[in-house]
Amino acid sequence: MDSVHSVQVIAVTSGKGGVGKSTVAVNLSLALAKRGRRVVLLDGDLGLANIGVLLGLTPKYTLADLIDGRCELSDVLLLGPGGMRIVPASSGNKSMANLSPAQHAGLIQAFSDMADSIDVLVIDTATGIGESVVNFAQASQEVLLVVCDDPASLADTYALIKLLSAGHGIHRFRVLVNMVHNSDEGHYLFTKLVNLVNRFLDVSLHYLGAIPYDEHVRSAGRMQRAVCEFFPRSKCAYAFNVTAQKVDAWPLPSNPRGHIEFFIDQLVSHSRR
Ligand SMILES: Nc1ncnc2c1ncn2[C@@H]1O[C@H](COP(=O)(O)OP(=O)(O)OP(=O)(O)O)[C@@H](O)[C@H]1O
Repeated sequence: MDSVHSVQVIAVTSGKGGVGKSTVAVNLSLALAKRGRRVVLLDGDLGLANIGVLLGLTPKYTLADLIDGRCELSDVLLLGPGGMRIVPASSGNKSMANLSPAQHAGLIQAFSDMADSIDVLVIDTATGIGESVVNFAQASQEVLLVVCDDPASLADTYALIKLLSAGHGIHRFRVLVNMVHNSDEGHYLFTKLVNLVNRFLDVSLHYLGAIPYDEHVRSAGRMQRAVCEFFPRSKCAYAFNVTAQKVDAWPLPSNPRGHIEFFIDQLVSHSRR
């Protein structure tokens, strides 16, 4: 473990599909990049190649090619808007469970070599309570839950929190409410979630904020662009900038948990269990 540079690792996840998890991962990354952070966005949505589609990028290589030694990390990285870099992981981290010691070491070394050029690693995980979501959440410093005003979203978020806390020792979560129609809705929904969770689970939830429902997100999506890039003056882009400002103020871990090698190491070992 060579690097001493701390990297903020944020797993963006959600209990239910369609709540805007990938939209949040992409636009939060872009808003952080615009603030001068060196951001890498890892597409952890197994098999879907979500980020590439959202941003109209066609990856030549994925993380699987790196693991199998077919390319270098620099070949895998795609340059996205605002200078952020993207790691497409379309064939999934399933193969991480079966890495040989040499592949394991090679992966850590590959990320370690570029650790000094990353400030924030954002992971767009899969949706729900799958194994890969648990692995990414366990290896990250921050778990950001995206929820929206839909009973199924709240119920599935509760199930995810229960799984991650009771089964995997994660007790702190950040919550971002997406697609709100007024400024009170975010707080209202967050309070609802807190009331639900506090009755049965020993966790702390922290309100990060709310992103308004905004047709610009869909218009940008149809053009395979991020709303913060294509409509930088939209209310949604404004909300992402405010959110990024708050994320920027989160404390950086100074212990080994803050090192990128630690993240990869944790990811690989959790995947093996
Ligand atoms: N704030 C918003 N306002 C309006 N539309 C939004 C907003 N956020 C996301 N959307 C739209 O909702 C849809 C689902 O978004 P997205 O693909 O980001 O969700 P997801 O949770 O990642 O879904 P999945 O789990 O299926 O990958 C997309 O059409 C997207 O454009």
